[in-house]
Amino acid sequence: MSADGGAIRLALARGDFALKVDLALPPRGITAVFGPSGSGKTTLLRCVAGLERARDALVQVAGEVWQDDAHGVFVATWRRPLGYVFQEASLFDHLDVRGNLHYGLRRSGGAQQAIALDGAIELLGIGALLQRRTGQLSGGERQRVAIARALATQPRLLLLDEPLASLDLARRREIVPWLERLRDELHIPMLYVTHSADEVARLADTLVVLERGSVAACGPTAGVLAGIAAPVLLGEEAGALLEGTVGERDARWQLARVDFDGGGLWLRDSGAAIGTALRLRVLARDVSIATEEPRNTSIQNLLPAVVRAIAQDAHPSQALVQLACGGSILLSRVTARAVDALALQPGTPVWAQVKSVALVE
Ligand SMILES: Nc1ncnc2c1ncn2[C@@H]1O[C@H](COP(=O)(O)OP(=O)(O)OP(=O)(O)O)[C@@H](O)[C@H]1O
Repeated sequence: MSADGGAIRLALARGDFALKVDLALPPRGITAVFGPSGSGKTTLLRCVAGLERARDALVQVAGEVWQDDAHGVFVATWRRPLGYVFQEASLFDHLDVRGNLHYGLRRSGGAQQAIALDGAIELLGIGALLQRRTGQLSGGERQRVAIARALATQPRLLLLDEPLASLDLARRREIVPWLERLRDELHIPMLYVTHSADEVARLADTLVVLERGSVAACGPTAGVLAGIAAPVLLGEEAGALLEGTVGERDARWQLARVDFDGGGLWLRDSGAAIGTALRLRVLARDVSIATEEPRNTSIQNLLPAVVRAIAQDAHPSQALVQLACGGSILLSRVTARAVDALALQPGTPVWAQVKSVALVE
């Protein structure tokens, strides 16, 4: 992570809850803040915005200091160039979409502001909605308007607090490609709070896992997901994220093989052409381990691997095994008894049997 985007160092005590984080913010891309309910995700965002007063804080974004308690600096929220998008888009119902976008912009904003507004309308694809009353928008459209409104103010940082949580699955599917577009085209960092491992896998460049107010893991998403400390927190969602390309399509059985650094995995053919880059998720619970090459098995995906590390899972009967498979990492959840019976230890060569692979979409 580069320090160019900024730095966030915060401490806050509230009853029996304490937040203590020290993060470098990458200059662009989505940093997902993931963690169980009550772990402090919203509090972290509110402190960055200055809506809550952390102590011993240093909040620095794009070269500007917003808070530095060591030097008595605290910039008020309204003077911090940030956009904040909440779970429910708080639009004004008495204004149309255009009125909502203009609300809060300076009358004397000039050409730069007009360019930012036009850019936000284009980026979120809401040009056709400008005359609509907000009551005539779907939940997904409301969120796109809320994000565009935040971007029109030319923020140096975008804070998104569970922006998809109040939407049903169909609306979430509709808005995710727009979020991917923000991730790929915006040149500012975004802090994105979510409960959803799917959103993390799909959207996040960087992942921060919070647990009881502290950073349990932090780094590039695939690396954090492949660690064996954070998966305990990710529970049933623990699994690896693999980057690969479609290498072969089997028309007869409607399967496609995605090649990654470590082998190939067959999955349902989604129609993607050979050579298409894809992200795959392989959940730890869908990977089992054999110490000899399995024969006559229904499992189609067998990969040679080497045990890298073993950790006890949340329940003592379960273990998480980290497997090196070429240059990639897979996770496997097995019973602690199986680890003992197979005498697994770091360095043991094994076969990973992958029962199910999901395309990240
Ligand atoms: N206004 C408040 N006054 C007192 N305690 C609060 C307040 N808001 C949150 N808390 C407490 O602070 C802790 C962190 O809450 P926070 O809302 O930041 O967690 P979160 O990870 O965002 O949770 P969720 O995923 O449920 O939104 C929790 O213990 C919560 O009960």
